[in-house]
Amino acid sequence: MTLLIDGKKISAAVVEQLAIDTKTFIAEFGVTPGLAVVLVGDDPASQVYVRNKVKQATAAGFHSTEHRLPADTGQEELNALVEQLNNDPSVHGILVQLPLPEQLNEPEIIRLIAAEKDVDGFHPLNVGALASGMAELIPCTPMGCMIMLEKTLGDLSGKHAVVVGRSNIVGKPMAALLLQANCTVTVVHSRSAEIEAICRQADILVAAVGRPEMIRGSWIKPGATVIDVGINAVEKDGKRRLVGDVAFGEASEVAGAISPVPGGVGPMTIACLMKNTLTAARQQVSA
Ligand SMILES: Nc1nc2c(c(=O)[nH]1)N[C@@H](CN(C=O)c1ccc(C(=O)N[C@@H](CCC(=O)O)C(=O)O)cc1)CN2
Repeated sequence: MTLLIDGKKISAAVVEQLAIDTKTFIAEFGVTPGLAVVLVGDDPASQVYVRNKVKQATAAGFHSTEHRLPADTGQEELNALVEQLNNDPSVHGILVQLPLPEQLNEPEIIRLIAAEKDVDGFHPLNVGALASGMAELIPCTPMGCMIMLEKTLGDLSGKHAVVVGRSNIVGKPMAALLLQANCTVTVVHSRSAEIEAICRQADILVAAVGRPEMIRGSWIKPGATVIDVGINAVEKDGKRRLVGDVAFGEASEVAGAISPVPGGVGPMTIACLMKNTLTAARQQVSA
């Protein structure tokens, strides 16, 4: 029997616990954690994610604000908003929804967000802290994947984990977290040779390539745990639907446990954003 790793259920438990921790935090420090979410443009998927983030923040007991800017916003205008949020003591976490419209410089914005308010964990200081095992603010998607893996497998020591993809948002931080959990880690990417053969060696396979159903059932070692990070919109029989980077039907006949799309990593990403917001608030009140 293949176990379905239910991201909706696990994330609901994370947010429920967080709501309790937030109450305790507010009672102790008299401060309500504040999250500011910035959305530039009108990408429909980003609008959904931002709406869900604000909703979850409210459910966790945070004060949250949404800042919407038009698609033709210039760099100076966005920089000015980020500076204003950096200087606002009621805001403990800042998130700028990605991707940004192409006229905007993403690395510049990421660097401009105060590192202690960077609840995405993308600022170079937070990336460095993660690489050296000292991170407080960890990128949300990889953090969510780790929670799912630990819930499914317990101790990950000695497992061979293969990460497919090397993005700054998922692949690289995922590899760092797996290494910290004492896994043997291999990262494969578009220039790697023998990707299929390497995937077949994985006890843990994390797929984060952004290519619909690229990873087939035959790439998976029997009994392996598969985490599918991909969220790809495809058209099938004239209907739009979401699929992951893993061919779910085939993979679930081979894997020991697998996360679905939708309902897997996506909800965990948002729950972990809430965890980071409370962490950021805690750090800022005790600084
Ligand atoms: N600043 C950031 N931008 C982006 C991030 C990020 O972590 N920080 N990650 C992604 C988008 N993302 C969060 O922002 C995200 C994507 C998907 C989901 C989700 O819950 N997906 C659902 C399906 C939703 C649907 O029906 O469309 C699921 O998988 O079940 C949450 C968050 C890029 N940008």
